[in-house]
Amino acid sequence: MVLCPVIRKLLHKRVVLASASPRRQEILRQAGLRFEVVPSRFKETLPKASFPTPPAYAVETAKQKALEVARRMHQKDLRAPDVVIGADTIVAVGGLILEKPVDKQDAYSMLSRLSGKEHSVFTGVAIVHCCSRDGRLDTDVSEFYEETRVQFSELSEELLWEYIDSGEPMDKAGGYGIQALGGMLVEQVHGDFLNVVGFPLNRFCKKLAELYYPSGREDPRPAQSHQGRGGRAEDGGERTQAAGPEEAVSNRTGHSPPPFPTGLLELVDSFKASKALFTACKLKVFDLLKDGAPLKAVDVAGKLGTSACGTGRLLDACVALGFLQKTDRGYSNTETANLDHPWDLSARPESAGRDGADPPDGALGERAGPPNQASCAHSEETRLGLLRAMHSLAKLTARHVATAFDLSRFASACDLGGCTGALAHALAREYPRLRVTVFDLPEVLQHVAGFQPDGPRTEQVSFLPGDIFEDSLPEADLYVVSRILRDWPDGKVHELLSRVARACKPGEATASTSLLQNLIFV
Ligand SMILES: Cc1cn([C@H]2C[C@H](O)[C@@H](COP(=O)(O)OP(=O)(O)OP(=O)(O)O)O2)c(=O)[nH]c1=O
Repeated sequence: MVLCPVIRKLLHKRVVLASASPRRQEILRQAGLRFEVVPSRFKETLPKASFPTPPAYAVETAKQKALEVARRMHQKDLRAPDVVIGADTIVAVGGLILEKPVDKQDAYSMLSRLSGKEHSVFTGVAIVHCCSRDGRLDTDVSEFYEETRVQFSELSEELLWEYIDSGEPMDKAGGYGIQALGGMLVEQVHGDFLNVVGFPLNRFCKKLAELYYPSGREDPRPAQSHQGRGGRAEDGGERTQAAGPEEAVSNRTGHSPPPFPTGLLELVDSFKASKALFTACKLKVFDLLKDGAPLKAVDVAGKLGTSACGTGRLLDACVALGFLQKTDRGYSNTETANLDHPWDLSARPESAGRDGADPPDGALGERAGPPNQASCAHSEETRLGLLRAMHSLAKLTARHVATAFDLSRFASACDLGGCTGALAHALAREYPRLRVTVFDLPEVLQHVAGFQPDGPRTEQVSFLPGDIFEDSLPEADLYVVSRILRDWPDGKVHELLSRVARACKPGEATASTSLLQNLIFV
């Protein structure tokens, strides 16, 4: 859903975000904007002293980031996108501009400067409308900035170093991330929170409204009528050329161009994106870059024994996908890549293929077909690869699943086909009085020991071998059916759910509602 009509205005344009920042991508994606990500290669080295104010520096940097991408894309295809968005976030304290720290010592000096004081976070934004004519690129830049004031608590040395050692400060202006652990350092915020995180969404929408609705009149028509009537001539000539490049293009050609097929291209490109991710996982790129200093492509290639040119391309693809970030010092992992679990995702497709078995269809690492059949067809090594992949995926979402429902009234749960117990352990962590039984095939359970976490809650989870279609289901107040129903045809799903329904305790509610209350599907 796209709430903001101005964002809707951009849906039919080819929009590029000239930023590798995962936060910016997230904010704009959640606002419903559809865009490609092409991180800017503009070096953030403008002479700060030559700018009258810190925000002037941020705006100019944002503009140069966007223009670099527009020019590069135009040069490559002789066709620039319709709109390129660039942004730059800085922290300003006592007239000093703080960008991303270069190392831990730099993060320390930034954070100790911010301790106990108020500072300003400025994000400069440039919206560059592009038009390629006769092989020439015309650009029309609109820019603005937003200020948010942030008050920090007094930070002890111990807290400072603990925070720095978490690794969070390194890719963030001022050396902190208000949206994560860094939120603990903040006493008060005056202004737009998203501006601190990297993108002032509210001002951005206002700016778009200024550009697209200069008379102050918001477009009252629903999105359908925009598309159906084929363009902006519908605006009845009320707008002048100042109404923005969209109208200018429309007037020139007499008809609006067909909508950019973003959705279709996303589908086509998603294959390439996952292929890049798998390849990087398989080569252990993220393991190599974890917790270490940034590495240049040539050094990564040297360590992996791969070609420098191909490695450079792979690393750039990972930057565009938000898994790596690139600075002058080289490539390093983003927060997403540093999550310590997802990289076994690559295990499944390769190993299944090697066995000659059909690669499981369905999403990454999910069990394809009934587990007993699938697992019989695979060798031990392949099965272990599958388990790793399933474990990795389950861990990514387990906590979110466990907290999506209030399960505190249940004393026992049974995770049917619960595999390595990733979800079971998340449930145990969230609900200290819940005992969880993982019910899965013996050949699956014989491998699970290596996947168990250490910690006090592990005794809440137990494993019971059995076949969910053949054996009696363990008694439980709650049955969890996660990521397995899609593996079977309707008849089998019906059979399994009927078995679960028979096993469910009626409880205080009627039989039908108690089934709903006692079964979660994920
Ligand atoms: C202050 C603060 C900054 N940040 C981030 C936002 C930006 O991503 C980053 C500032 O660096 P930027 O140079 O603005 O952006 P970037 O290097 O991440 O991406 P690109 O240059 O490709 O656009 O700091 C937070 O995530 N949280 C915070 O609390």
